[in-house]
Amino acid sequence: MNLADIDRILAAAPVIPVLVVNRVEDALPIARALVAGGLPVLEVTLRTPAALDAIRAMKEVEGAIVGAGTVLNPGQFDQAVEAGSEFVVSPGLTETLGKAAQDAPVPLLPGVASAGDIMRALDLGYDRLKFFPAMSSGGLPALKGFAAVFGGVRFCPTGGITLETAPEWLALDAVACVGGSWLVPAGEIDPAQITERARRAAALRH
Ligand SMILES: O=C(O)C(=O)C[C@H](O)[C@H](O)COP(=O)(O)O
Repeated sequence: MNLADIDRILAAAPVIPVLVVNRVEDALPIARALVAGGLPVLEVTLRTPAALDAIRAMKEVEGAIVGAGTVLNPGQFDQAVEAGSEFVVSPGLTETLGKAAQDAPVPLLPGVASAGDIMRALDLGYDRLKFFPAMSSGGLPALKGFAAVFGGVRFCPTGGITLETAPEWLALDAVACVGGSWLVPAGEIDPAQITERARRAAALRH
């Protein structure tokens, strides 16, 4: 794992859009609209059959840093890397996934929701972590508790965060950036609206 890589990615924007791409033809317009609005880091969840092709398509967009989300096991990790993902995000962390990703060419941002999860992540060599699902796992008070105990760890909280609540997370030193699906809601793709939402998110303090 290359820590410099994951830090560069987490520092590239205050918000990582978490994307569910249902039709591969939507991939380019979504990526262009987000990058145009100032959000270059894109997390494409492997929750749809179109996801891997969407990653391949989005990589064509200049300035985009495209990664895979909802990666659950080493097989999916390898598929994500083969599709050209520059980073991989998992909702939780297993020993098999953590070990498989240790020597991989791209960084893994594993999910944690408890102190025990964080300790297991640290044992496996990961200290850049997704706090997921952030709101229902205790929200800001929980993250403040983790930050007090795990000094060197940086988090990307995701799950239940909105444009309105993102600033209070981003104000914490332990928070590198936040993730959210609000940038591209389910339904019709409207590039102008996506760019406008991205602009507002990109303007948040980082
Ligand atoms: O699949 C994953 O790995 C996820 O990250 C799950 C959710 O898509 C995000 O947690 C976004 O959550 P919301 O912004 O609350 O919609």
